[in-house]
Amino acid sequence: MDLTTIKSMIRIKEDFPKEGISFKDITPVINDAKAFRYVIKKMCEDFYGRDIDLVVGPEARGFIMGSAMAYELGTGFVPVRKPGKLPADVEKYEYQLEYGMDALEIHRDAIRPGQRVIIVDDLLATGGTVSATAHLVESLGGIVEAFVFLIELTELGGRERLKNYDVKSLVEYPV
Ligand SMILES: O=P(O)(O)OC[C@H]1O[C@H](OP(=O)(O)OP(=O)(O)O)[C@H](O)[C@@H]1O
Ligand SMILES: Nc1ncnc2[nH]cnc12
Repeated sequence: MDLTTIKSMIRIKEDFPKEGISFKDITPVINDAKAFRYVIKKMCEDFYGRDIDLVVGPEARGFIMGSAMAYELGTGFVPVRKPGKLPADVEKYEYQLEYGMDALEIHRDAIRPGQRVIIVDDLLATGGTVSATAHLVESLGGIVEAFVFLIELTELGGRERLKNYDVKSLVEYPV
């Protein structure tokens, strides 16, 4: 297995979910046992033996990549969810979209001050989702060690938005 093969397995669907979006579908990658295992190990590569306490992943595809990475690294996993989905006491962060507002929540007891976390998602586009996730982690006193993605869309400004952090991705597309 190699990253060229992984890239060839990512399904591109033009104009989904709306006109002008070139959607990168990871389901063929996670459907294939060897490919799934390969990308998870590759995403974990820099973190074996490091002092990482938790992997944090935003809904929904961050759950898939993030929980597999947490299992591989032997850490806990923390879900970050759309409002109203988490049952206990939550911290909420509201953020601006191109059009309107969105919000994400995390359980207040999910991270203790000083814990080291990595934030994981399938794809980095504008960086809005993972910036909001980092705000939540830091508001609980967590330390963001790195952001890790399978896919990075390089022309949408995500890496620039995360410029004060360590950012790792496996395969790139312009948009
Ligand atoms: O960098 P950004 O501009 O924030 O975009 C990236 C986010 O968009 C997608 O999720 P989506 O919002 O489609 O939600 P889903 O995973 O629940 O389908 C993707 O899985 C990332 O979480
Ligand atoms: N082009 C894209 N493909 C898949 N998920 C996305 N999230 C944001 N932009 C995306």
